[in-house]
Amino acid sequence: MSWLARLPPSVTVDRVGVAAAIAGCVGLVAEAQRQGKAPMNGSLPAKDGTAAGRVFTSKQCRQLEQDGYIVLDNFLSKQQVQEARNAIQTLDDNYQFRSSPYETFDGKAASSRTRDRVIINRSGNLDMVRMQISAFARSLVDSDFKGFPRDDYDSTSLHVPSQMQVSICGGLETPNPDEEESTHNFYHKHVDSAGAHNFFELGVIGWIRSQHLRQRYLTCLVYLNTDWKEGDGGCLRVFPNGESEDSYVDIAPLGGRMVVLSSPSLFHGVLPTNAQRYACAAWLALA
Ligand SMILES: O=C(O)CCC(=O)C(=O)O
Ligand SMILES: [Fe+2]
Repeated sequence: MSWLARLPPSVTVDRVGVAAAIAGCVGLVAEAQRQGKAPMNGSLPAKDGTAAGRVFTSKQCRQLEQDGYIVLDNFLSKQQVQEARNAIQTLDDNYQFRSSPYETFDGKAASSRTRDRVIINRSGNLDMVRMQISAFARSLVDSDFKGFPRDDYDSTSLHVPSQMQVSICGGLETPNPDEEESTHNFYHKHVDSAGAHNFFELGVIGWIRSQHLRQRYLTCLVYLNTDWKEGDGGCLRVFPNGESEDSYVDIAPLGGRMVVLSSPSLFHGVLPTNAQRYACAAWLALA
């Protein structure tokens, strides 16, 4: 008699079901990876002694652990900011952020969408920003950062996905009020893994597709706004006391500055922006 036949019928059925479910999930994860939706391997570069690769100090570690965020100025040099900004401008000129212009009744070119965010893979000078963030991740792994209270941080599984988000926010004369809020000139208060934890709402496929959101551990926001002035608005507002709005800190999106924050727990948003606001975002994932 085979081992299968010796099992009680109900157990056999369960095992077959579980095996089928696992096979299905493996297939869906492979599909998600193929589409670039799941984070890639996270090989981190060796310590290289550059500004971004320098060791994350113990003081900075304690600050990030306690506050849930940290501001690192001069993360990028002036030249790197300019190069990355030019690269974003080129993406914009090629309509990566909006559909092609159409003629309005007065003959002017208009676009059907306001500028927004776009996820990119490898892209010249923008990949340089991602590499700098990878170097920062290396420095974090080499430091004595212990993670946030009540989480299960494990430095050996921290990695940098191959993708990065770039955004141009605001600066248009007439933002389209019919568009989703993210295409306006601000972002509502949120956490970066929002909406990815409700299995019953997402369903099996939605759950698998949103795996990369659940893996987000640290959000790295790098700003490329040279000559940013107070009246330009667009500050990142962080809420260190959970969802409570009693206290907040506004952080100007100054060129070369990087803000690192806890993706699953630190609420943040972007205040209305009056000038074009350039930013890159990459998520360090735990997987
Ligand atoms: O651009 C920023 O400062 C923040 C963007 C953000 O919060 C997000 O994309 O999730
Ligand atoms: Fe965010």
